[in-house]
Amino acid sequence: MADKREAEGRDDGLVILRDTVKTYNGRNVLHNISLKVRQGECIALIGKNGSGKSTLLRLLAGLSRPASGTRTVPGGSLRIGYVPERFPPIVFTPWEFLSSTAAVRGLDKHAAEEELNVLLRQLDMEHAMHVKMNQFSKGMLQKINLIQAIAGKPDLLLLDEPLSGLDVKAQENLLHVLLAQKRSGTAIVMSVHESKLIERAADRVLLIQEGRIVKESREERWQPGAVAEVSARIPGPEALAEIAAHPGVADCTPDSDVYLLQVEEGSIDQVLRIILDRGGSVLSVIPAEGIDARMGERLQAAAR
Ligand SMILES: Nc1ncnc2c1ncn2[C@@H]1O[C@H](COP(=O)(O)OP(=O)(O)OP(=O)(O)O)[C@@H](O)[C@H]1O
Repeated sequence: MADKREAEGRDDGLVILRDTVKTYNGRNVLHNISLKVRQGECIALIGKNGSGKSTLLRLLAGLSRPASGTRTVPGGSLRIGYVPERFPPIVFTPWEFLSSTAAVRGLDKHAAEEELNVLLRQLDMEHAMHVKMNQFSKGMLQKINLIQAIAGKPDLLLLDEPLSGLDVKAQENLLHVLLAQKRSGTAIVMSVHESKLIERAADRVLLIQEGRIVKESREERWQPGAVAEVSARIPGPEALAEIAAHPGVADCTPDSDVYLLQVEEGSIDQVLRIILDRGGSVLSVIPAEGIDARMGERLQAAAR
């Protein structure tokens, strides 16, 4: 699809790096990197420590300037959410910090507060929203780091090791949040070490070695958050609303007296449980085919 748009000259991308070189203390740490990030795609950057992933994210964010080459934003402006690798334990509460960053970004106060409440709930941080962040653990700080970037539905999310410090449940919750962002058109570029996130979210994986993109994988069958089709009877509008709003449900279409749900692989158990708990019945589950999970593992092995 993206290639067809490109052939027709309609695909300018959100942000484009051309032959960019980044230098620190006279040493090239990125060499002639060219990369186009398109709307709604998710790119995973993998590679050893020190290979240049964070530097590349900072260049894409426009936080650092290349020594040579160009960074262009064809649309003129871009709303960017950036999650740095480390987030300082500041003395504000999450609510004070997040509502003021939303105000600085010019987000509508009421809509921003509603969205922040949802994100705090999704990442299980509601209980700590009025606690000063200098008392937070690494994982708690990371969740606030993520929420500040995601709030306001940016065009481009740049995530530096987003799963860092998160427990298993928080990782799963974050994955759902990211897939929902992606479905709404947000592009994501993330540096990752965990194959789970790559397999379930990434459309492209770039292997970085010593400041160069040395390998790129792209596989049509390797769909983001590959979906399974669930056919179910759902009793009543309340149950329907709850199921349709589940972050793992990509689509919910009526088909005579049943509903066809497109459900992310990782959410199937949860969604089926909700349907049954609400008195509904499941008629069939057709699994997604051909997630090439081994591709992520192969590239991870190459990165080591
Ligand atoms: N501010 C800086 N000053 C000098 N050198 C830097 C600076 N930032 C990064 N570097 C160097 O640039 C290279 C790439 O670093 P970068 O942080 O981008 O790697 P990375 O792939 O993100 O590593 P990690 O997986 O450990 O986060 C490294 O050699 C690093 O030492």
